[in-house]
Amino acid sequence: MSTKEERLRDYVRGHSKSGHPLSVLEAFDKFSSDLEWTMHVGETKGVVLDQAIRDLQPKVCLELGTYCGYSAIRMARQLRTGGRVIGVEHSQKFADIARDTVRHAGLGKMVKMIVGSSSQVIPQLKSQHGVSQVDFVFLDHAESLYTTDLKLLERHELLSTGSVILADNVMHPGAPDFLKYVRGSPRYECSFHPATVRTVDGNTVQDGMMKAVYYHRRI
Ligand SMILES: C[S@@+](CC[C@H](N)C(=O)[O-])C[C@H]1O[C@@H](n2cnc3c(N)ncnc32)[C@H](O)[C@@H]1O
Repeated sequence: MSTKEERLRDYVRGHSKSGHPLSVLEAFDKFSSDLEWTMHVGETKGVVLDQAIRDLQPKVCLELGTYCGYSAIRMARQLRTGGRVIGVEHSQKFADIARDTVRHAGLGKMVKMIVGSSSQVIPQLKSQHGVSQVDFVFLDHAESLYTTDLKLLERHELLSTGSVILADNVMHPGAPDFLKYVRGSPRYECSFHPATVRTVDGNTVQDGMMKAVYYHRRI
């Protein structure tokens, strides 16, 4: 018996054009809307992610929570030459599927997957993965870890002035501690992007993404 994510991978392979990221994203969205709900960021909030990437043109994007590769593909397809996405995913099975879908989209050279738990991987980014700074961080793993992991990124001096943090699901399921932290810190300039989303039960709920721009010298 296959898992939902294996079925998603097979569907995406069979219903998209190899080397064509947009068709891969569309196949993900169609699987989730027509067949089985999946937890990727989706088109509505994906547009907010696209805009943030287009505005910043980051060299290094860090994604915490890559699942099956949808948002990694969304980011990588817009990067300029030399740009890359580092995806951190604690499930080996999801990380393998993400590698597969990213390769299928033709973006394998731009996305590096690290399998591990965010709070363990972040302190190793410099020493073990050659990442000295991150320009863009997509927080999409566990809302309860958003603040801890952001503080880890600060402590390990991985952020610099102008680095952008985009956090998903800040209203649903919700990340109140994270919102309080970034809104209350002089180091961050925040903007909220509301969005309605479809839940696993088929309900429509109000959610949103928080964009926080980091300023190193303000404290
Ligand atoms: C909402 S999904 C990510 C969706 C993905 N960003 C997308 O839009 O295609 C959350 C993912 O985070 C992973 N995850 C949860 N906690 C994590 C942690 N502490 N470290 C790394 N990955 C984690 C889960 O296994 C899951 O695949």
